[in-house]
Amino acid sequence: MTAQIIDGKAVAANVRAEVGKAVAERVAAGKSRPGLATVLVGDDPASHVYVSSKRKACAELGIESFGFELPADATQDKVEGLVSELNADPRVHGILVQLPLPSHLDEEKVLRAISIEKDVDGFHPINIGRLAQKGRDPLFVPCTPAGSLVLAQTVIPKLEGCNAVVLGRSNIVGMPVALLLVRANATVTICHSRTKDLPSVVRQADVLIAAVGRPNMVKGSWVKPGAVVIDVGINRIEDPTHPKGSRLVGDVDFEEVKEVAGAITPVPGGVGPMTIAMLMQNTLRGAELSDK
Ligand SMILES: Nc1nc(=O)c2c([nH]1)NC[C@@H]1CN(c3ccc(C(=O)N[C@@H](CCC(=O)O)C(=O)O)cc3)C=[N+]21
Repeated sequence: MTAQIIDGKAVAANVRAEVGKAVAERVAAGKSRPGLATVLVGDDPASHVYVSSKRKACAELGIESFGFELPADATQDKVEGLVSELNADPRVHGILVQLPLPSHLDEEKVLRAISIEKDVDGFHPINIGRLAQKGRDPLFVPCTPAGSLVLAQTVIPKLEGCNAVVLGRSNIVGMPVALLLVRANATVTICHSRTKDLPSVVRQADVLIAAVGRPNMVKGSWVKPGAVVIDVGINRIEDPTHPKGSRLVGDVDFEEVKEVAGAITPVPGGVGPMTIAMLMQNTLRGAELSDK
């Protein structure tokens, strides 16, 4: 039996349609049009592609977008100065500083400079701190983790009591997705490069979130039959048989795992489109927060 393929594009399209409708309604009611500012430092080609697809999504939904590009050698003061201006700009309800930043910049300090009311990535230490605490709520939840949970919940609406395994402990995916799973009352195991007997730990998962950035790492023999597998990896690998000479693969060996899992997200067309949809939802939320 082969797994159900979770269609991230379709789920994302539904979220986007809802956001677009809410944007039109609020503008018709005389409220502010939501606005997203993107800040890109340096000239990483992949980052350019991501930022432009975010701005394209904004345009489709009636969200204003403001793009800022700084040179790769921009100083800490320059980046923080731009963030301060955006904090003060009433047309901007969300600020996204594309990561990773060039290594000479202090990432935590830049993220801390973003007003928490405009932190649509949810990476401000206060928003992350609240995510980690019982009885507290962040103003924004990080987009890729939130989108990963939405996709898992299309198959298992109530994650309560299930065994969730997170492969990876990054600030932008592994750790926040683990915190979200705990908040959903799952029993959560976080695995990483020092985990002993990784395959046997991964095999405990009813829900597996793979976010390590290693192409095709998770094999069919690692997966419990019927598990829900969410593949967050976006890895470009060389493939001479492909027109571009390369193609995208996830952290999961899709061909093997689809024969074992109950449901699986593809790459591309899984978590990636959801990340952008959740960013649109967060930007709408930023505008709503500014109404009060
Ligand atoms: N502050 C910040 N916030 C982010 O959310 C953020 C970031 N920095 N840095 C980089 C990562 C990466 N990321 C992706 C978003 C969409 C796709 C996406 O839509 N992928 C398509 C394929 C795109 C393609 O074909 O290249 C898919 O999976 O179907 C991928 C990756 C957001 N990130």
